[in-house]
Order: sequence, then C-alpha cells, then structure tokens
Amino acid sequence: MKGMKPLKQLKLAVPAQEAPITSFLTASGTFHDGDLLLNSKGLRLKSEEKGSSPSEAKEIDLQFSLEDLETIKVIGKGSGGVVQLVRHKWVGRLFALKVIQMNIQEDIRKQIVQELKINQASQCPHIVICYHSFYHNGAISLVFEYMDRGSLADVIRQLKTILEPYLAVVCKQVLQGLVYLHNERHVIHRDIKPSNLLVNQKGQVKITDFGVSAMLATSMGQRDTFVGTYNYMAPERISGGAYDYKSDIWSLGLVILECAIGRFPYLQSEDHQVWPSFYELLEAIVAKPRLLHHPISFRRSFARLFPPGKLNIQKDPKDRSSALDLLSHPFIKKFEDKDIDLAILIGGLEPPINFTR
Ligand SMILES: Nc1ncnc2c1ncn2[C@@H]1O[C@H](COP(=O)(O)OP(=O)(O)OP(=O)(O)O)[C@@H](O)[C@H]1O
Repeated sequence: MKGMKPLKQLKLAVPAQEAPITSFLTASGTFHDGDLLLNSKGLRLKSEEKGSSPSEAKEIDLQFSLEDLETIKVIGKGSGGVVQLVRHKWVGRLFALKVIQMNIQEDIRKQIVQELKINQASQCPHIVICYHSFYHNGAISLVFEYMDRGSLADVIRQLKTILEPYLAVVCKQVLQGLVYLHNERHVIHRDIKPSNLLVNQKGQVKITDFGVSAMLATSMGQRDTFVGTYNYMAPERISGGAYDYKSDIWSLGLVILECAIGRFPYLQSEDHQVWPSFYELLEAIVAKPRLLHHPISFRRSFARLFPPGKLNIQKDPKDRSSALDLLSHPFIKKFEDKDIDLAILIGGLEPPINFTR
C-alpha cells in the first residue's frame, strides 16, 4: 500500500451534535432514560424499585460515592476520556474510574445507557463489572472492576506475540463474553479490539467498553483529531452496510491474528508506526478478496490458527460462525484438556500503574 500515513493523521468525518444535554436532565439534575435514573448519588433502575430480581440489583447495592475514591494514577486514555486507578479510601479496594464528558447526541446517550444497564446486570465472568456510575457536572463516571494487567494491547506490546495454546484460552474467554452479549443480552459490542479486552493476573480475559468512547469522540469536540476505531471493523460495517453480531466475530478474528503475528494484520510492514489510511483499509478489506499480501510467516500462522473452515475472518458475514459455534471449533477444543494456565503468562507482566501513557 502506497502513501500510508502515520496513525495520528487519520481522520473521520462525523455527524453534528443534535440534542443538548438539558433535554435529558430532570430539574434536579438527574439524567433519565426510560427506567434508568443517574445522578451524583449513583444509578438506580426504576424497575428495581418495583421489585426486580435480586441478582440484577446486587452490584447496585454497593454503597459509595465519588468522594470515597482517591486517585492513584491515570492508567489509560481513550477517545472519550481518561481511566484512572482509584482506591476506596475506607476499604482500600482498587477500581478503575472512567470519566466521560456527556454533552452528546441522542443515539450516543442511548448507547451509554445500554452499556450501564449491561454492566450493572452482568452475570458473565467475561464482562468487566461496572460497580457504580455517577452523573455529575456534565460527566458520567463509571467505576469498573480494576483489571490489573491492562489490556491485550498492553500484553502484545510486552510479549510481541502470544503462543497458540495461550491464544486459544484468550480466544475462548472472549467468545464466552460474546456469547453472553449476543445470545443473552442481544447486543452487538461494535468495538472489539485489543484495548477493549482486559486481562488480570488470575489469567481472566474480559470484554469492556461497548463502543461508548469511540462514539462519544465522534459526537464531541474531537472531530478533527479523532483516531478512528475502524481498524477492526468488519467489511460490511466499514462500507456502511447493515451489520449484525457477526461483525464482532470479524473483529475478534483480527485481534486473534494480531496476537499471533505481533502486529495488526492489515499492516503491510513490520513498522508499527504506519497504519493503513481509512481508504486503504476500506479497499483492502472490502474490495480485495483475500487478506492482503502477507509474508510467508503470516500465512503459516494463519493456516495453523485457522485450519480448513477458517475460523472467522470471512468477508461475507454469512460465512462466519457464531460465537457459540466457535466455542466448539478445533482451535479452541485442541487445548481444552491441556490445562493451560493463562495466569502464568499474564501474571508476570507489568501492571498498568507502571505503564507510561
Ligand atoms: N477496568 C480497567 N482496568 C484496568 N485498565 C483499564 C480498565 N479500563 C480501561 N483500562 C485501560 O485504559 C485504557 C483506555 O481505556 P478506554 O476504554 O478509555 O479507551 P480505549 O478503549 O483504549 O480507546 P477508545 O476510547 O478509543 O475506545 C485501556 O486501553 C486500558 O489499558
């Protein structure tokens, strides 16, 4: 690909902002949407007041306010805001606090509300828990479970590649999270990428961020500087067509390949600084029939990881398997009885507090 530009220069045109924030605030400053109420005291679902299931209300019962949290360090920056490592002053427990500015348009707001509901009701060990959420001074603060080894992007940066047995375990856990989202929650994640797959020293892999940050960035003041998350987008999405759960499967396929070869699969060279532009990517994944001209080493990894039936990077969504079906794929099954302990690999890595962001 000629004329590739550094990542920072990539831009996306984005729609203008529509609804002012006041249109979804009550007189007391409470953010409301359907049965969800959110203010500086925390989040409540109206349906709970009428008697919802105890399991769904469980996490909401954890009582603390923003003042109970002290910042230790900024551990991440996304397009929607910063993520800080915070400690509960009285119980000493660590959390990740994500603060998102909220002057946003209607459909983005709905997406955030959906994320809050999914997180607070999540019964899946492969979805990052959101313990609490606050709306205050035009910002939403989300208190997440702290994932003490950061994201898969951090893992790849340190290890370069992840060996096949460990990768099968990573892939299985993400698939379990996707089965939960797709089959039980009936939502498409829309933003599966290495930085949204978090890991901890116990060897657990969990999905976070239901596309909220990226959507926020497109609707707020960062229109000219927004670095798109289209790199992992399925062909049908990047070309503006209809898409469904299978678009998450494409994205996961690219993530797994990236972990296997140590670089984003659509980069032509080993140079990590140079990413394809939006149009180059569009052409590569939509117009071309195959996964670009990769070096032999890549093709070998591909063939090894994606034996006949090619796990999930199929251009046509109809040819991609569902998350549930992929849990029975030979690539996953091959290592299931081998007792592979991901904690051995992940536990030895640097914690986010040591990262320079
Ligand atoms: N719960 C968490 N525990 C530990 N680290 C986290 C947690 N949530 C996020 N992070 C770190 O903060 C980084 C930024 O997260 P954030 O979701 O704001 O943005 P992103 O996913 O990297 O990018 P974008 O906003 O463009 O989607 C992540 O890449 C991860 O390293």
